[in-house]
Order: sequence, then structure tokens, then C-alpha cells
Amino acid sequence: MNRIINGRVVLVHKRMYRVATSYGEILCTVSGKFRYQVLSLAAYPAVGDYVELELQAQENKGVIHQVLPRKSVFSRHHAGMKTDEQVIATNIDMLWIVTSMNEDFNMARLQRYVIGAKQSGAIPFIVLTKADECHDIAPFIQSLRTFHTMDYEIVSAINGQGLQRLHKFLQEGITVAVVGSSGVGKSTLVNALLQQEKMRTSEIRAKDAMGRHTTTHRELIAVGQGCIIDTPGMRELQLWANEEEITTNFEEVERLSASCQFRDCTHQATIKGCAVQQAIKDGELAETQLKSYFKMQREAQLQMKRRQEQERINDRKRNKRKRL
Ligand SMILES: Nc1nc2c(ncn2[C@@H]2O[C@H](COP(=O)(O)OP(=O)(O)OP(=O)(O)O)[C@@H](O)[C@H]2O)c(=O)[nH]1
Ligand SMILES: [Zn+2]
Repeated sequence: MNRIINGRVVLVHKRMYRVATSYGEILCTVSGKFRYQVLSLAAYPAVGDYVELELQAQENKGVIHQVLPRKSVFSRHHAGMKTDEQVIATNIDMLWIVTSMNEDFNMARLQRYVIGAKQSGAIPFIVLTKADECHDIAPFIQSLRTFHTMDYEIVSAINGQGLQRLHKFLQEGITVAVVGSSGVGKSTLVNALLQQEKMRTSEIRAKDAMGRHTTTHRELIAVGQGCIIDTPGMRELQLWANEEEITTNFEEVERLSASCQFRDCTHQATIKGCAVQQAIKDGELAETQLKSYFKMQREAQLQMKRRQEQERINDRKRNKRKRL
């Protein structure tokens, strides 16, 4: 009987998984039984997952038997396809939504990431990059007012601005996923954080199955006391079909809620001091816009519930098979 151990997935490459364990990094596949029992692509191991694996007699090889329940999931969906969920990172505490302060800055895209982040169960945080090249940061900060409840940091990987403050988030047991469009500076930022620790990044950056360094695949790396998951730039982060409309309404309601009397205001008609309801009375906001906002929130909750239900079904199936 081979030894069964726990580990955490640090890199996924095709159907190979690199897993960090107390025995070092083990290159794994999933067991035949896992493949047979798995109900959706989203249930396969993803970066950040804690897994149970069986060490093979052959050195540094293993077989994954089980993915342990996920505490948070950042995923991307394809419009019109219910089951097509692509898991980007799991078990994350904080999501750094990275965007550069230049012509690539795109509010609609940023909002999509914020909505996705809120859905994931991790705390969203905005990182504005390339401060060294930006002559006027004011308009970018101004745009962020939309997300009144969210914190942000202005950084530069070139002159080191803001890096120390980001580094402080990397406490023991904390996992941060870095997301954002291609070219905004995610990998450069992660490298800069590592360099601040005076570590040789070449040794830390994960290698693929052939031993080559790779930047095209997601990876989890130890930084400070915590972990960072660097994700590849996503060309699009599709959440819902009528996104345009949803994000506009989202922006409106979020902006107005900054003036609500209570920070956790639910914007119902019966609530005192609600700026959103006031705006409806004043004719500044259409009731349908608020309805659309509520609908989006319900959908997000539903998605969360579906995921939890799926976990339960998977668990039950696994237990049943164990008894057979
Ligand atoms: N001036 C300046 N350039 C930066 C900074 N950070 C990154 N860059 C440049 O921006 C380009 C893209 O940086 P990457 O780190 O590869 O971007 P990424 O977000 O990881 O991109 P993907 O891997 O495609 O998702 C590179 O040419 C970097 O040198 C910064 O703080 N200041
Ligand atoms: Zn309100």
C-alpha cells in the first residue's frame, strides 16, 4: 500500500498536476476512479486546491484521489452554457484585480472582474499598476469611486511604489490570486514582490512537466508568509449574457449606495436613509435598474448554492462508492 498524503496544487498543465507536499513537489495525475466519478470539468483539480494523493513507488510521482472541499472559487463562465465553468483559482482569501493606469484601463472590464470577485468568496482589492509611467493618476482614482466599498493600491514594479503595502497582505495562511487582462503587469508585479524578499525568482517559478520554465500556466508561489496565484491574462471574463446592461446598473447602484445611511443597506423600499430608494423617488434611477441589480445578486447567490450542492452530491457519491 502506497502512502496517502495531502498537498496543494501549484500548477496545472494539461491533465498533469504539480502538487506541493511535505515531501516536496510531486507530479500527479488523477486516478482512474476519480475520472470515472467526476461530474464536471470544474470538479477536476485546479490551482489552489488541497488534494489527497497517493505517492507512487517511483520518486516524485503521485495519483490524486480526491479534491478537498473548496472554501472559495474564482471561475469564468461562458455565456449561454450552464455547465461550462472554468475554474481559475481556489481557496483564495483575497483577489487582486490588476489594471494598468494607461490607455488599457477599461471600466466595464474592471467591473466584470469586481462582480466575479464578489462571487468567488474572496475579498476583492484593486491594484493600479505602472504608476511610474502615469503622469496623472487622478482620473483613475476618480473612476474607482464606483466601487466605494473597495480598497486599492497604486504600485509600480519599476520603482517599487506600493509594493511593501501589498506585501503586508501576504500573512501566514493567506492566499492571494492575481487576476486581470493580459499585459497589465501581473507577472512583473509578482516577480517584484519576490525580488523585494531578495529571492531568486528563477528557482521559485514553477517548471512544467518537461522541466522548462513556464509563464503561460497558472501557478501558486510562496511569497512572504502567504501564497500568490498568478493567473494568465484573460481576454474576456464573461459572466452573463446581457452584461452591458448589468454592469451599467451595477455601477449606478454601487455609486448611490455610498450615500446610504447604513453601510450594509439592502436598498429595500422600507429602509430609512437609503440613497438608492431616494434616487428612484427623485427619478434619477429607474426601478427596473434596481431590479436588474437585485437579479444579478440573486444569480450570484444561486451560483454559489449550486456549487455547494454539487460538492454535496460529489461527497455523497464518493461515500457511496467507498461502501461498495
Ligand atoms: N513601466 C512599467 N511597466 C510595467 C510595469 N509592470 C509591468 N510592466 C510591463 O508591462 C508588460 C506586461 O507585463 P506582464 O507582467 O507580462 O503582464 P501580465 O499581466 O502578467 O500579462 P499576461 O502574462 O499576458 O497575463 C511588460 O512589458 C512589463 O515590463 C510597471 O510597473 N511599470
Ligand atoms: Zn440603500
